[in-house]
Amino acid sequence: MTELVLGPREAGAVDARLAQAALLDLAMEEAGAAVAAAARNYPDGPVLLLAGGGANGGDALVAARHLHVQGREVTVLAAPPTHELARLNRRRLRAVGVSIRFLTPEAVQRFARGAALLVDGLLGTGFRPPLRPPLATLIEAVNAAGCPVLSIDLPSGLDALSAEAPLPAVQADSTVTLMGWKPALLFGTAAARAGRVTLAPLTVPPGWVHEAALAGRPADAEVGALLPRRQPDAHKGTAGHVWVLGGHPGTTGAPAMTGVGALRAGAGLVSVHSLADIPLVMPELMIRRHRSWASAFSTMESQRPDAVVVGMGLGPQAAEVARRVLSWEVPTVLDADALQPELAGLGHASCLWTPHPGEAARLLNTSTAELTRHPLDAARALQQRLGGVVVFKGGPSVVAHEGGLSVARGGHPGMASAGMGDTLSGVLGALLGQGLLPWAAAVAGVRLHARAGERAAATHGYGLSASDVAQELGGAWRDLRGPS
Ligand SMILES: NC(=O)C1=CN([C@@H]2O[C@H](COP(=O)(O)OP(=O)(O)OC[C@H]3O[C@@H](n4cnc5c(N)ncnc54)[C@H](OP(=O)(O)O)[C@@H]3O)[C@@H](O)[C@H]2O)[C@@H](O)CC1
Ligand SMILES: Nc1ncnc2c1ncn2[C@@H]1O[C@H](COP(=O)(O)OP(=O)(O)O)[C@@H](O)[C@H]1O
Repeated sequence: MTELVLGPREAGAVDARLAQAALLDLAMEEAGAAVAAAARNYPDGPVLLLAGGGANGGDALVAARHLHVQGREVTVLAAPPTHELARLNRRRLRAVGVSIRFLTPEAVQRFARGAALLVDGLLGTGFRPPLRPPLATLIEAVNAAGCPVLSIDLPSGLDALSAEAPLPAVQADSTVTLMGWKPALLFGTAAARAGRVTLAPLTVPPGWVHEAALAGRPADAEVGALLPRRQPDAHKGTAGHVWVLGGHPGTTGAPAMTGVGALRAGAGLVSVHSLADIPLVMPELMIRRHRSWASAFSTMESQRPDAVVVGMGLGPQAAEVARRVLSWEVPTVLDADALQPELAGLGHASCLWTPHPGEAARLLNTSTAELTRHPLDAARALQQRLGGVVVFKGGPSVVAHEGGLSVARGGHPGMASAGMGDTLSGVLGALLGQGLLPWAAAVAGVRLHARAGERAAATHGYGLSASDVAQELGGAWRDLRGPS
């Protein structure tokens, strides 16, 4: 018999593969344990676990073992394994005395009848659309099962990177997602398929988390810690003077809404500069009407605000006005009409750009449908094009800066109404004016605005207006920051 002798390079490669396999085994064990723990949130009773052939199915097999050793009745239906660790975890499951049945739609239907919970481990991030027929029938059987469904990593049938939910896809009651938030769990019709999502951070090297799943999703306590804290002897001069530049005959409400948003988010002084008659919706706003932007800028020359918000309802001169404002190099929010392609790259590090999908499509010369299908990619592309910090607005909004992405929590569909973005730009201006860095102002501002929307929706539902949201900003601040 010849003895196999490995040179140092081959031995190194074998060691690296073994280390990788051990890490993946550990990660799958953690994933299965997290799923078993989440299953305990459902009422007692038999659990039906469905395992596909890949590693997502492997997670389900591990979960079945954990539930079984904890004394829970389990039924396991599994496809033939294609992944090495799915194979290994089949053997481990059998070794603790659990039998594995063949996965068919008929078996799903039969065993779901008495189940308290169905665990969906059919397809995870390895799924590549379009769905092949045997899986489509299985997914339809899951959706007809009549018991609660918990999906592993993401509901089977969803493409992890897309906000669209093709049919059929599993409709889950809850999802335990692994390592990081996938775009499908955050946006659009896909997110609606996932139910309540919890994140199980696994012990894996950072490089294993897919780039698209790297977006942060700060909890309210983290956001609250970003909000500025005031000294007891604070006065209006220390709380930031925000200038709002906007309005045009016919679009005079927009800058007024921005001014209100800024006041309600704690700005010490708010001046609204316009060529039009801006409605005095709050007497605390200082309205400055100018004859022309040239004369406005000449009167402004001797002073500088702590932050500027430019663009709301500003009309055809918006790019020119914004260009001038950018030359001041003070913290600036560019919104609405100031979001012009010709300004891309002309900003400075303290610029915050706030496009909604329509404005983003104009900036990137693409379609809104393409951007809303992949909101993380859209936010990243906008940041690369514009520089500074970008808030790509939506339900939910994405904040992008050079170092990463953050997706806001919460908000309410009732916020899809006019003036809501104007209010947000005021909030962002106020936070910049109170000294927050643009990234922190964006992350804190979008969550503050979304939280105010949730509060306003509790009273007004889909009938809520931007003014209702502005009124709730103080309460939202308290919710995030605590009383102080
Ligand atoms: N990465 C990590 O660190 C960790 C990852 N983990 C877990 O791994 C999961 C990813 O596992 P994965 O890559 O094995 O793929 P997975 O989602 O099981 O899908 C493969 C199966 O789907 C099938 N299939 C594919 N397309 C199809 C189609 N169109 N129509 C029908 N079938 C289709 C494909 O069939 P095949 O093409 O081989 O015939 C194969 O059977 C991830 O979501 C997480 O749960 C955790 O364990 C923790 C650590
Ligand atoms: N379904 C939703 N869920 C959460 N927030 C939403 C939703 N719809 C809209 N919003 C928020 O409302 C604002 C709308 O902004 P925008 O479209 O610019 O409004 P406008 O131009 O009327 O001022 C954004 O901040 C967005 O995040």
